[in-house]
Amino acid sequence: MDPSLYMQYSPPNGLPQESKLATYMNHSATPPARSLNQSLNHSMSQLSLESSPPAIRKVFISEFVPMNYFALPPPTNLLPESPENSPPTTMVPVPNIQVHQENVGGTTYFYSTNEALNASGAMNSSASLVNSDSCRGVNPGPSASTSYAPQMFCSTPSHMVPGPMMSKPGPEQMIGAGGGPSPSSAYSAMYTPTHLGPNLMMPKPVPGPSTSYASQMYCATPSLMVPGPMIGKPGPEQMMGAGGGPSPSTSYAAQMFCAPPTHMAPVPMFPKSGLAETFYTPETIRAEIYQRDKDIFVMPYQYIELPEHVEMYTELIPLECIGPHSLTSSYRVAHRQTGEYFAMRRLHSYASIPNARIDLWKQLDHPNVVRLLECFPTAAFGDNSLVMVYDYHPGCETLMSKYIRNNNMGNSSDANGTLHDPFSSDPDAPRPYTHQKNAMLRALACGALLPEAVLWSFLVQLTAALRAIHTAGLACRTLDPTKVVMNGCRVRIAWCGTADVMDHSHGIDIVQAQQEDLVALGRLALALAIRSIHCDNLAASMDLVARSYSPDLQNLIIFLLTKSPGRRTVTDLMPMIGARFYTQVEALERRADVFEEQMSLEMDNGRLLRLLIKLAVVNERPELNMDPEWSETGGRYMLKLFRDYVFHSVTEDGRPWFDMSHLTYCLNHLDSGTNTKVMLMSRDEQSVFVVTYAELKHCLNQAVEDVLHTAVL
Ligand SMILES: Nc1ncnc2c1ncn2[C@@H]1O[C@H](COP(=O)(O)OP(=O)(O)OP(=O)(O)O)[C@@H](O)[C@H]1O
Repeated sequence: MDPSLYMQYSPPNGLPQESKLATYMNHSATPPARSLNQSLNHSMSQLSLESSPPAIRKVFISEFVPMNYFALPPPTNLLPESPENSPPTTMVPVPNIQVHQENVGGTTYFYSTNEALNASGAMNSSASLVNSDSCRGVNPGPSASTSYAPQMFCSTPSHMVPGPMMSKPGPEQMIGAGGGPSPSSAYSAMYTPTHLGPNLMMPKPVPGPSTSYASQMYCATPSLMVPGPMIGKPGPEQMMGAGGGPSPSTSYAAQMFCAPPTHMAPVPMFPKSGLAETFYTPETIRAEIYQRDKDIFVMPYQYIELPEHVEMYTELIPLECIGPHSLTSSYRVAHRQTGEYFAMRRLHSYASIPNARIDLWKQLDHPNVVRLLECFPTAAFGDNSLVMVYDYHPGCETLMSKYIRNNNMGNSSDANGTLHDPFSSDPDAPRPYTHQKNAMLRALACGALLPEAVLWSFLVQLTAALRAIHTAGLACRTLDPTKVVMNGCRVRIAWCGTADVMDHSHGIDIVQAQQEDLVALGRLALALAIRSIHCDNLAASMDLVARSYSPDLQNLIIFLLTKSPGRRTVTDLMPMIGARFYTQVEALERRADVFEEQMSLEMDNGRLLRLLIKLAVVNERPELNMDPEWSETGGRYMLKLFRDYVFHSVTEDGRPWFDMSHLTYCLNHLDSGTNTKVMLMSRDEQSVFVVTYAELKHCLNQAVEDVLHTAVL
């Protein structure tokens, strides 16, 4: 590396030969064989990392340009909203400092001619914080440490005095939420320069729901740490590569990534308020995602009564909460080669050969239909079962269990969710209508009914599914609340094709079956509206619907339930759905917007994670190529000091100083390789280096390249 890249400060009486700086200088004597860009590109391609996006805009947003920094002109293109653009009134003007500059053998040395400041500008330790006065360029008071150029002092990045708490999250939020600020976000822009006093030091995180939430996430449940089967164990490049997120096939990585889902139950998800909310994944999205993770990352458990493998599938976990019955059972299974999860439906003792309609089901791919992947007979269960394999959608619940069985309105189900026979001869059994009506009226009174918009959303999605099924020449034939699953806002018809497999008569009347699908949809809509499956007394049930829902919904339900001699199609429903269809489309688009926004935030987090991994790989590596001094020399030494500067800062009284603004500011600048300068001090406090982030980035990439060169990949 070209030593002239660094602007160094050296004590006037020369470098002590034993100092780290001298070691560094010796190691840095040879110029790099390649240009910075070449090396960078090369090392990045070696790493198979997703290139960090050019962060020009980010730099402009977040870059803090000190008032008096080696006479660099302030950038003219700061965005108007950048707080750096408008110096606050509290900012104290920095004294005009005389700088003497000298180039010796390609190294530029800077000396301050301002004796007063020279004598007093001091730090307590290599990574100590300057106090607010020093940040303002005011005499920071006497110190035993070496003096150094006040302009360096003034150039001490503004993070030394943190901005108001409002503008940045507490550490627990940062660590726990996973939703870090984007370098281009207001967060980095809000990074407040030197004008804020020490009294605005970051307050201690207030213990609360977010704290416990974060700590639970942080301390991964040990059981989750135990790597699963090594199916799909990611290589290093996968781990460090783009996205870096868990995937079903990377169970190993996923367990490391996965926060223990246990926190979801006991800790209520209080939304963060104010600005913090804008930096993090909204609680609803997080809850939804963790719910799915909880489902995915449940530790495989070998059920002794279940076979270890069913053809290419393993890790069978029963899906039914009530317990399998004699006809069918369902499992979550993992593919033995890819590690991907699937939902398996076993039809007990069915040796029938799948008919042609099953092939049609396999071709059906619709967002509201759970896709059938394959269907085969097997003896793995000790009988002649027929097995149907579907896409697995984590965190699914049936409409039955979500909205009907758990309606808390005195429905005719017991604690186990078993539905009572409404026509039971037991005199104590609930009477179908009177009981239902009373329950419904109670629900009306306490607002336990589903909002109409939710019902329309279900209807739009299910009619879309039926439309696709009927267009494919098929009929669903199992449309009821126990066969419609839901996760997030999405409903899907599950276990499609099972009726076709179980039906031995090959000559079913498809048109008739499709008409029955429409009736089944009407019954499902009515059941959801009154939150009960006991709706045989149509007049009474519709009377209840009329009390709470619009005439449009009533008309649609009546249309669906009324059998007509003519053939009706799903398209006939469109005029009744009308503009509500657009409402649904708009809601989905809004949701997609939120996810895209969150994804961009998480991409930035991934970017910073990759950077941290690189730093960690290099920093204090005990040896490389039998060289125990490797990490203590050359650019690696700079990186070590940089690591101290970023992560090990302490306050004047020696307490750790933890400021997420500082961390993200530095990492973003490092990732962008900006020309912003940073002052690093050796641990013995004898040497001070002023380097640009571009140089540090170059050092980092070169060091990682060195490691990768000899690494076993
Ligand atoms: N494709 C899928 N992905 C993930 N989970 C699913 C999928 N399909 C169904 N499930 C879940 O599997 C569980 C069991 O479904 P299943 O239909 O077997 O339940 P059931 O009420 O016992 O029905 P049955 O009495 O017909 O067996 C349900 O909680 C459902 O949410």
